[in-house]
Amino acid sequence: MTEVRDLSSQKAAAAIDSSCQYGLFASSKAYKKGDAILSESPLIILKHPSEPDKVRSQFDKSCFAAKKKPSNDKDEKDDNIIIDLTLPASSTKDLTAHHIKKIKGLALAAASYAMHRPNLTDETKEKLFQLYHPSTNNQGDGVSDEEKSALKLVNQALKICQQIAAPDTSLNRLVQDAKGADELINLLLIYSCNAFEGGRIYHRLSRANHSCNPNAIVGGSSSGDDDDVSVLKAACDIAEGEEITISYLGSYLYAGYPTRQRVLKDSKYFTCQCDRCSSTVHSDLASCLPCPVCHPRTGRYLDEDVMFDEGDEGDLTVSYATPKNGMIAEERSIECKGCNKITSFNPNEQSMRKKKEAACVNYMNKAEEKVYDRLEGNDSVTSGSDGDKNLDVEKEANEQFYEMATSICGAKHWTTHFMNLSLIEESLANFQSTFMSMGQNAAEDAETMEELLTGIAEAADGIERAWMYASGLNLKTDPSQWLFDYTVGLARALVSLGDAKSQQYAAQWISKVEDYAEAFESDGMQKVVSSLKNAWKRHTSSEGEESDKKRQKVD
Ligand SMILES: C[S@@+](CC[C@H](N)C(=O)[O-])C[C@H]1O[C@@H](n2cnc3c(N)ncnc32)[C@H](O)[C@@H]1O
Repeated sequence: MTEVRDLSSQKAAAAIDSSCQYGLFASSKAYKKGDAILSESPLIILKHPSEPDKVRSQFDKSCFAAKKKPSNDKDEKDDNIIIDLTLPASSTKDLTAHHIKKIKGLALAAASYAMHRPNLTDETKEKLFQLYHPSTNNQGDGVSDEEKSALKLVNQALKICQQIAAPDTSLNRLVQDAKGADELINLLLIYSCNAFEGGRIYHRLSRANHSCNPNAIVGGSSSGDDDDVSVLKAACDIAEGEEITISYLGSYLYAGYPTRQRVLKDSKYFTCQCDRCSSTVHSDLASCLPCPVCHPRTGRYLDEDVMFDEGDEGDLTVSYATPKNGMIAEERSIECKGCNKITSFNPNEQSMRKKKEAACVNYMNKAEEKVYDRLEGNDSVTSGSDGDKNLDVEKEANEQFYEMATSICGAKHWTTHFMNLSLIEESLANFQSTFMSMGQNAAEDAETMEELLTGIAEAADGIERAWMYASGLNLKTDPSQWLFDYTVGLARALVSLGDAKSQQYAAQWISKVEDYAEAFESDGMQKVVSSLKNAWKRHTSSEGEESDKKRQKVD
């Protein structure tokens, strides 16, 4: 899967033999954490023309013809075209909702390509079609099941495009022609395996392999002036000749093995073979759970102390068990260093104790799947028609999933931290509007302020735990990559409380992400970080007194 290529040589990077599966960059020199390795603009952006009016109308006309539904909705331009796109019922009757969503995404990428195609230079096209993609003509033994499913989806998308492309549009001309259809199939496979966020495909960045312990990060340009320039930066010191890898997982980089594999199979059509996944020597630290053998659980549930405490401090001694890497969820055995026992899920276990242990492993696996489905919106939580009610239903569901994760998997398992962070995100998002709405009624304000302060304290506690969890995974990337937004959000809330003590506390939080911001965030974000850090220094006596008074009402 890897090929060592000299990044400093344009010639080497361009001289690519399209018959082999290229690996990725290996550095031709050593890099220090934060060094820029490569900056690149995309070859093409297969946009989903959701927002910008102009692109969207161009897109409608050039591909599906403008068949706008009559609407009085002034926000219609913000509708997502993926949702609007109607596929013929006959072609989707055997497909799941998930596959329909994927096929719509492919149909839109096809339409976007058809629209851009006349303006692409031969050189751009050549570079684009050199990128790795599963072969279309050899679907035999050498091809993985994931790649076969990618090809199947792409073929389904092509057939659907042939049915829905409006006459005399660029998409229709492309799909009705045999050569054009072949070109599109290859393009969609390339898109499936190589596109970054927003449908951006790069000549060189798209060749970076994935690792669940990557040594590089792709971000925007530091000035933030050019949205389309992406920069590959060293996430840690990288030795000369080392392969440069990135993560395709987003925040799921911090999830356990089965979930990471599921995301990669589903979104990028491969089984990950990185060191973190294939090593059976190391344990899956993202899935530590109190040992089902030596922890006195009641059935599948944990007692409260273990649910919410780390277990390393004070009187509470809990042995944690960790699953081995490189096993699918149902086959994972978990090992406890405390009692030296190995537990696995075996539905045929006879003894009561073994049955109980097996149930724990089984419940942990199920909890992982359920949390992933909740986070991805694939679960059965239904929303009513009333907007506020929907939010309440969502919030309640998130709270229930958080309870489930803490009580089944415990304080050191990824599911607990992910669910807690989604509750924290919601509470920080509501903070500003609630805070601003105060000032009408003193008694109500006091109550609201108390709730806000409790919310902030809970958020600080949850984010602190997530930091401990992420640091404990010992990945090469800084945990700030995952926790930056939460940490900045918390600091913002603390600063808006206005009193010097809260602002000083905000500065302590910000110091956790300061180095990361300097190395990886845009100039604009660095300014935000430094102003949050220095807010308490600017705290003038008059502003301070006022806010201190506001707080004193509840203290
Ligand atoms: C964007 S391309 C990366 C470059 C590609 N390896 C090449 O040869 O040009 C993504 C494809 O690389 C392969 N790949 C990347 N990371 C991998 C990993 N950790 N384990 C297995 N295959 C991987 C998969 O075939 C995946 O579909």
